[in-house]
Parts: sequence; structure tokens; C-alpha cells
Amino acid sequence: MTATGGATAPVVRTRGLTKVYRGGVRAVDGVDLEVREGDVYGFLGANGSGKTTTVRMLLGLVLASEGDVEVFGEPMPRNGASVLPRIGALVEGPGAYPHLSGRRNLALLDAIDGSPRADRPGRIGAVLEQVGLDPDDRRPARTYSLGMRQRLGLAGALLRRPPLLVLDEPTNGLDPQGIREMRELLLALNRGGTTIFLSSHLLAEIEQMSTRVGVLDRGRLVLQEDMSVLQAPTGLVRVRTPDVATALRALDGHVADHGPGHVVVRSPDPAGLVAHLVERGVRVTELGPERRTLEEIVLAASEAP
Ligand SMILES: Nc1ncnc2c1ncn2[C@@H]1O[C@H](COP(=O)(O)OP(=O)(O)OP(=O)(O)O)[C@@H](O)[C@H]1O
Repeated sequence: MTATGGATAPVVRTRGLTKVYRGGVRAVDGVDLEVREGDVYGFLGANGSGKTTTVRMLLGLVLASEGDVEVFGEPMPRNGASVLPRIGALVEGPGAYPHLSGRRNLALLDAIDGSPRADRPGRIGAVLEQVGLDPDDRRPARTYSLGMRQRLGLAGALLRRPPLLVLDEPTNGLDPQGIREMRELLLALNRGGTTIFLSSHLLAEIEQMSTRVGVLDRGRLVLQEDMSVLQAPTGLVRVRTPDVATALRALDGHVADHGPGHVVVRSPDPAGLVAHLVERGVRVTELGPERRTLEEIVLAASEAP
């Protein structure tokens, strides 16, 4: 196990991870991931950028062509038998036996896992409640909405109370309400200490949930950074005002940008800036630090050659 500067080993680390499919498609190309304990790691990339292939290599479902994967400091897939029971995974659309209820589906999964039988009903009831499904619902899974199936899939992933969840596009096919519920559930799990690795092609989803983000572009990791660093204040202040023309005169030389109803000002001192503007008859309706959106950050990273 390797430790970085005395800190705990990353929960997931890859080095030079590469997958070349037969026929020569380089789906994943030299990827160095680092997911730390407690992260909600947002793994972002357009369709076809290689997210699913990467997730599958993390879980040992696809063999890497080159490079290595460590999960909990152990090599994968070699130590799968010890590592996989500590991972809850939802990789491709949730699979469930359509003729069985949610509870029966989970009981089967639990039995396959070889978990102790004694407290099975209680354990299953608890995860069903946790994902917002009724533990007493006897209807077969085929009558479930897509959102309910997705929750059932997540319930299956949570049965062993894994410290790491690996989820490939967990909100695919959900309506806005379902997406919100999934987000809240995942954030609650993360607050309880679960590390979450989440792939998505949706910027807004990653922006709202993640503590750290990795961006894949045509198989290459073009960005990996903590959100707090990416969205640190830029030293610019955005001022909303109905008096843009007056503001421009008052701030001569300090304006970085302006548009209808706002100016963006280079200023280390927002309080002083307000006083300065008000003195010169500029009405300020709103003022706050300017931060880059994840979209701007990702576009800039993906444009690099
Ligand atoms: N089994 C395979 N054989 C050959 N090529 C494959 C295979 N699986 C994926 N690919 C190719 O590898 C590239 C990456 O695919 P992958 O599914 O990993 O991307 P993704 O980012 O998960 O995309 P999506 O969100 O559409 O699933 C694509 O060009 C895809 O066509």
C-alpha cells in the first residue's frame, strides 16, 4: 500500500490505465485517476468518451490493455475477491427478475452473496426504506417505473453497506423528480461516510454533487481537480445594477466585463467597492464573487490539444 505524504491511500487509483479494444479503438488512454476517501467523484465525459470502459476496468469486468488499478490500495482485478465485497456497483441499467417483488429480488442477491440469513429480512427492509421503496410492496418488479428500478438497483448495491459506491450514469432515464431524489440519497450516503464514484455526461449533475471532478475527453483525462479549487473565487466581483453606464464611468479601468444589468469588476475589496459605487450614485442590487462555472472549466480543458 502506498501512502501519499502520510495521508491515507486513495480509495481508487489508476496509473496509465489504457484500453484498446479489438479493432484498435483506444477507448481509454493513459488515465491516472485518484479518488479519495469521502469524495463524491464526478467522472464526466461525453457519450463514447470511455467512462463505461473505465468503470468496468475499476471493477475488473474489463481487462486493461496497459496500466494498473488499485482499489483500497489493493491491485485489481487480482484482489477482486477481497475488494469487490466492499464496492457497491450499479454499472449497466438495473437488472432485476421482473416476476419477483423488490424484496424477493434483494433476498436472492443477498443469498448469492452468501450473507448471513438470520437478519436478512431486517437488512433488506432497511435498504428498501433507505432508497425510498416500500418494504411491504409485493408487486413484481416489472410493474416498477424506471425510477423505482433504479432505486432497487441501488438498494442491491447498498446491501453490504459498502464504503465505496461506483455508479455509471445512475440518473439515466429518470425524470427531474427522480434525479433529485437520487441526488439527495447519494449525498445523504456520502454524509454518512460513503465514498462515491459517479459517472455522468451531465455537467449540471456533476456540478451539484461532486467534491472532485475528473473529465474524460476521447479516452484521455483532461482534468482532475477538487471542485473547491476549480470554483475558487477568481478575484472578480459581479455587480448587478440598473446603472451600468454610470458604473462604467465610476470604475474606469477596473471593469473586466459588462453586459445588460451587470458589470464584472477586478476588486479585492467588495465592501469598499459597494461604498465607492453608492457614493457615485450607482444603485447596487446584487454583488458577489465571480466563479467559473463547471461548463467553462470543462470547455477550456477539452479545448487543449
Ligand atoms: N466491447 C467493445 N468493443 C469495441 N469497442 C468498444 C467496446 N465497448 C466500447 N467500445 C468503444 O469504446 C469507446 C468508449 O466507449 P464507452 O462505452 O466506454 O464510453 P462512454 O463514455 O461510457 O459512453 P456512453 O456514455 O455512450 O456509454 C467508444 O468508441 C465505443 O464505441
